[in-house]
Amino acid sequence: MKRPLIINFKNYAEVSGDKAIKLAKAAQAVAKKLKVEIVVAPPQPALAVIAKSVRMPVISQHVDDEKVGSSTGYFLPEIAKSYGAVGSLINHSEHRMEMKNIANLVERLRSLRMTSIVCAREPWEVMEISLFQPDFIAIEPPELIGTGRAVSKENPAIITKSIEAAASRSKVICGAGISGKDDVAKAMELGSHGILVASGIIKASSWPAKIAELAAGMK
Ligand SMILES: O=C[C@H](O)COP(=O)(O)O
Repeated sequence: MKRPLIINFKNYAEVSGDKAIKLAKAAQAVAKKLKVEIVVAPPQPALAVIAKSVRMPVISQHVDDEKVGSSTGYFLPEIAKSYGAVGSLINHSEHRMEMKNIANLVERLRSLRMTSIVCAREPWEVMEISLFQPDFIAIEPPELIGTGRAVSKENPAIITKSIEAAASRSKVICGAGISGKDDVAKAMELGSHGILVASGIIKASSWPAKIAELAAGMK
């Protein structure tokens, strides 16, 4: 993964059932047409079917730092990989973890050759997390998530400060409120290595059109 546009489906009703496959296929078509690296993070129960339905990177929205074997209900990197996931988000603002679990999971994903994308709320967290050297750190101010007010415009300094805090140990991407081409372009201009987006796409009236719009901003 180099400069990904990551679409997190979260658990929005709009992507329940087969609609998740429809969204993944729309993303795949845009990725192919515009030659942009689009990555999808479907709801956990749809991960396997989506990994089988598309030829694009599919990642998990979360993994747990629990053992392979008797760990009922947890979702593990090893099992996610066996279903076709090539990486995982960790510590999303809506699914926070302890630092020690983040450290273990980054190492575990590394040893499985899976991409780790760890979310952070503040530049100081970016600094702490970067010491574990995940592939990516996604800076997301929680107050902007799902608002349609883009981090790149509302708080550009949090992106530049996070890039500085990561000190090249990890690539920094950003998300929260991204919903237009300009929001993406501004983030990339500020030095972001990619975008993490959910509602701006999921809630759009046309998925293909909105994905194409945001993908165009990556160029
Ligand atoms: O994982 C995605 C982020 O939380 C951003 O969500 P949003 O695009 O709905 O603001």
